Amino acid sequence: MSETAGSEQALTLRVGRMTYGPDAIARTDDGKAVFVRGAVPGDLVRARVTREQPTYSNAVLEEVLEASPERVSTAPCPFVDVCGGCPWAHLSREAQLRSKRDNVVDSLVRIGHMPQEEADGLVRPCSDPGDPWGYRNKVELAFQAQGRRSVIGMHDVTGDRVVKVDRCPLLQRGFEKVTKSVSGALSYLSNSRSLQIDRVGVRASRRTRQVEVALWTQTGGFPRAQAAKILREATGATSVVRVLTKGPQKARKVSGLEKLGGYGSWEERVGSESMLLSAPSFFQVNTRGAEELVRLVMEGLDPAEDECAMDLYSGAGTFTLPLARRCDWVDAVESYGPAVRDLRRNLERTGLDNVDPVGGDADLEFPDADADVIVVDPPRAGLAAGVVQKLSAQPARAIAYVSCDPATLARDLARFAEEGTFSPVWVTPVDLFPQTFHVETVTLLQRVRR
Ligand SMILES: C[S@@+](CC[C@H](N)C(=O)[O-])C[C@H]1O[C@@H](n2cnc3c(N)ncnc32)[C@H](O)[C@@H]1O
Repeated sequence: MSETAGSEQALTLRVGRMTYGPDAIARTDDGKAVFVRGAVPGDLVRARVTREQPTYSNAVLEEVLEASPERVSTAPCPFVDVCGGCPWAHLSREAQLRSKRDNVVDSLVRIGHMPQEEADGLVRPCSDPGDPWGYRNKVELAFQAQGRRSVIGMHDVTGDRVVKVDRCPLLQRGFEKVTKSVSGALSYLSNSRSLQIDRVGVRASRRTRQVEVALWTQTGGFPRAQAAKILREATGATSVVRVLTKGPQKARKVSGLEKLGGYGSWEERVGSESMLLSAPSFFQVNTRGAEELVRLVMEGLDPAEDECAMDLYSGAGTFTLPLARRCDWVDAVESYGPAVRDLRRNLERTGLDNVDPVGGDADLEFPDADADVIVVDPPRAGLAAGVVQKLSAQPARAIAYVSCDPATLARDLARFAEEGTFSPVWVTPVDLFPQTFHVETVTLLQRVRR
C-alpha cells in the first residue's frame, strides 16, 4: 500500500526480519524490498521512503500501526532514538538472540553457498553472556566543532552529527556517567585552548574497576599535566594517556603513546587471567562475553598438556594465556606493535615461558612448527586466502575460528571447504553486543582429511 505526499512516499508495511544492520526488512505488494529503520519483525508500520533504488528502498518508521509482540519500549536510555549506539534497542532480548542466529545462518547460505539445511544444523542457538545493558568496558566519544563550541558525545543515528549524552547505559554498571564527567572536563579544558582531539576512549573494567581515559590527538603542543589533573579529578581515572596520531583524517596512524597520569595502562581480568592493555591495543568490549569466547574455544579444542598450539591474530593474549596453561607450547602471531608489547608483558607477568610471541603478519609469519590445535581470531576482513591455504596444509587436528563478521566467516568456511582438509562441526554465535546487530561467532573446525 502506498500514498505519495510531495516527493516522499509513505508505505504501509508488515515487517519481516532484521537485517545484519540497523534496519528491518519488509516487502511491498509487488515484492520490492524496503529496509525500514526503527521497525521490528511483526510490526505493521507506516514508513516514509528516504531513498528509492531500482531493486530496493530505504525508509524510516513514521508510525507503528500495530506493534509486534517482539517490540519493547523499556530501553533505559532517553537517547536511544537519537544516538546511533543501540539500533536494536526496540527489539526484545529473545528476538535479538534469534535474529543474530538467523543472520549467521543467512550469511553461510547466501555468501558461503552452504545448503540451508546444513547451515541450520551447524549453527547453534546464540549464546547470551548476560547483561543486556551495562556490558561495555569501553566507549568512544567523538569530538565535533558545532559553531564556536566543541561537542563531545556519541555519533547520532545518521552518523553525521555528534550528540551530547549525559550517561550511557551500555557502559559498565557503576560507570554510566563517566561520559558526562569526561565531556565536562574536556569542555572546560577546551575553553582556554584548542586541544586537537580526534576522539576519546574510555575503558572501565568490570573486574578490577580501573578506568582509563585515552585522548587521541595529533602531534603538537598539549596541556599534559592540566589534562591529567582535571580528568583524574572529574572521573577518578586510574590512568590518563594521550595516543599520538598522524596522517590524513580517515587513515590516521598511531605514532606514539604518552602517559599523562596514573598507571599508563588498563587492567582487566578474563576468567582467572589478568591482562594489561595499552590504549591502542584491541580488547573485546564485553568482558563476560570474552570469557564466554574463551570457554567455547577451550572446550571445543580441549587441548592436552603434551599438545602444541598456535594462536594467530593473538592480540594481547586473550586466548594465548589459557592455551599456554593447558598446552606444552604456543606460537602466537600478532601484527600490531602495541599489542605484541602487551602480549610480551602479559606473559612476563604470569611467568609463562612456553610461548613464542611473534610480531608480524599471520600469513607471512605463519609458524613453521606443527601444532595440534589452532585459534584464529582475525579482524573484520577475515583470513587472508593464503592463511586458509596454510592452515589447510598443516597437520593440526582442530581449529577454533573466532569471527566478528558473519560475511567473512562464510567466505572463509567456503574456502576451507574448497581445500577439503577441515570441516566445521559447529558454529556458536555469542551476543557480545546486545542492542546492536553485531554478533561474534566461534566455529570449531575438525580435520576430515589426513
Ligand atoms: C579481533 S582482534 C583479536 C585479538 C585477540 N585474539 C583477542 O581476543 O583479544 C584481531 C587482532 O588481529 C591483529 N591483526 C590484524 N591483522 C593482522 C595480520 N594480518 N596478522 C596478524 N595479526 C593481525 C589485530 O591487531 C588484532 O589484535
